[in-house]
Amino acid sequence: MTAGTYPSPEPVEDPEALRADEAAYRDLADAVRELLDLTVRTRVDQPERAAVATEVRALSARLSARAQDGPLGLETTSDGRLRDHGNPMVGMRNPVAPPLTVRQTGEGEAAADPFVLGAAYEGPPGHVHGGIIASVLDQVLGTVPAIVGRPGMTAYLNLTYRRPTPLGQVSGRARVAGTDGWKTTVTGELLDADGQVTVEAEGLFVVPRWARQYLGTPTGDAGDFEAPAEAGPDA
Ligand SMILES: CCCCC/C=C\C/C=C\C/C=C\C/C=C\CCCC(=O)SCCNC(=O)CCNC(=O)[C@H](O)C(C)(C)COP(=O)(O)OP(=O)(O)OC[C@H]1O[C@@H](n2cnc3c(N)ncnc32)[C@H](O)[C@@H]1OP(=O)(O)O
Repeated sequence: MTAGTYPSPEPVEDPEALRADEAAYRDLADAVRELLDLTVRTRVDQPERAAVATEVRALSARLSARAQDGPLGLETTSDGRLRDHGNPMVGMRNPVAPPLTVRQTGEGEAAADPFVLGAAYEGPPGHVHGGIIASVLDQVLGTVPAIVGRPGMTAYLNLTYRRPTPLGQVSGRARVAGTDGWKTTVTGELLDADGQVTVEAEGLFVVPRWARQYLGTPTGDAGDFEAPAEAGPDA
């Protein structure tokens, strides 16, 4: 989380070039995500694992030839979009991200398209780690205040784990439950591959004091907000 926004350190003015640049970042993260999964699941013998570790270190050295000192923050692209490529749930550039794609599904509503949580996210045997579920729901619920124009920090997130969530395909959904000035209460659920609700969530998201000057005066309840026409994963 960063206080404020920062311009992209590498502005790319040509939209085609920007798309290609982002696609290459996404491809790198996808490749490393596969590596993460296989690092957990591999059964190749010990000398082979040692050899792979040496090669992976060599690849890291190539990437470190030019790397940013700190985190990415919230960057502004040359075509005016905000992007959070380092985000561990939705970040295009982050191999730790499943990744989720969270979309606006209606007024004050969002959903995470079905996505797969594999071996790297295991908690109880064969099932998703509870802390990972919390992260997923924080992201899905947290998108809702953003799409109604009140992007906030999580003040609390209450979870009720109704049943274990099997590893594999999951999805999520969330909606505004109430608003009070700078505070938005959101409810949501995680669903398994059969569409069964496994976890219920309620969160409070508060626009921090430092951010309020950028967002205008809050109005009453959810009906008073004008939701943007579209909010994609990079919104
Ligand atoms: C323009 C940029 C805006 C930036 C917003 C930040 C992120 C949004 C960016 C993009 C959004 C897109 C997608 C979002 C997806 C996922 C979201 C993930 C979010 C996170 O992963 S985020 C990390 C974990 N999160 C924290 O690290 C929070 C630490 N914390 C604080 O930063 C402060 O604590 C804060 C900001 C919560 C409030 O602080 P503050 O100083 O701004 O305001 P204050 O304390 O006055 O509270 C104001 C009113 O909220 C009430 N209130 C506060 N806390 C409450 C609680 N727990 N229960 C019940 N009511 C509570 C008060 O009682 C008062 O109520 P009232 O106004 O009625 O008196």
